[in-house]
Amino acid sequence: MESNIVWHNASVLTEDYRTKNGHHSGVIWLTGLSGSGKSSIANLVNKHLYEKKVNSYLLDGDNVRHGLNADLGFKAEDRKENIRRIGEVAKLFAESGTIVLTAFISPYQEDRNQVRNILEQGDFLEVHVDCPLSECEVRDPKGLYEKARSGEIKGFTGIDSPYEVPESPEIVLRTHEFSEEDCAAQLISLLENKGWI
Ligand SMILES: Nc1ncnc2c1ncn2[C@@H]1O[C@H](COP(=O)(O)OS(=O)(=O)O)[C@@H](OP(=O)(O)O)[C@H]1O
Ligand SMILES: Nc1ncnc2c1ncn2[C@@H]1O[C@H](COP(=O)(O)OP(=O)(O)O)[C@@H](O)[C@H]1O
Repeated sequence: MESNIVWHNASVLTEDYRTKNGHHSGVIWLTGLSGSGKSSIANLVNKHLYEKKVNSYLLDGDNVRHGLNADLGFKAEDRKENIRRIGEVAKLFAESGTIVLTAFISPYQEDRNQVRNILEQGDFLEVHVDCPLSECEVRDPKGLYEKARSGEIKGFTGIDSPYEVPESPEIVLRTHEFSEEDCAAQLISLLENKGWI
């Protein structure tokens, strides 16, 4: 696309924000089936970071699909655009020195890779929130699997729309084997081991 946009060199750099904040910044990308536990874990980790005075923020369906992406549905191309926009927003947060958590199904590996590729190497952590479909269906926190099984909702992830299991995530959280608190602690340990906090 032709463009007459001129980029300005920033006078405050990402490294300056990081130095001021005293911690690294980047994107913690949780991906998994509906009901796998993305929101629950992301909220616990975000609370922990907040209490440690780390600059963090959580992007999830509540603040994105009702606002920025209110025009998008659940067809493959809509999901792709959903993830692309969220990736761009997450990148801005990371550049501002924030650790941003995202909690979206993000079912396609290509779309997740695209977000990884717009970030600096090492600034994107793919977190597979892993839970068998059968267990997600038992949990059914929003009653959506029941509607998907009865045909009331079409194209539901895991039922009649695909979920591509992450090929090489930085971490896998097995939410049918460990508690929410244990899974959050596993993710926090990863942040510590990587020197993010
Ligand atoms: N067809 C279909 N498939 C999957 N999910 C559906 C669908 N329709 C509505 N919902 C509800 O929307 C939540 C998923 O939105 P996401 O933005 O995370 O989806 S995606 O990343 O664009 O695939 C998902 O919530 P989570 O439970 O937070 O994952 C559902 O509550
Ligand atoms: N280890 C676990 N991690 C996360 N959630 C869990 C775990 N075990 C049980 N749950 C329950 O599973 C449900 C997951 O819902 P939610 O966090 O909204 O998932 P998602 O955001 O992936 O749709 C919650 O009711 C939560 O209490």
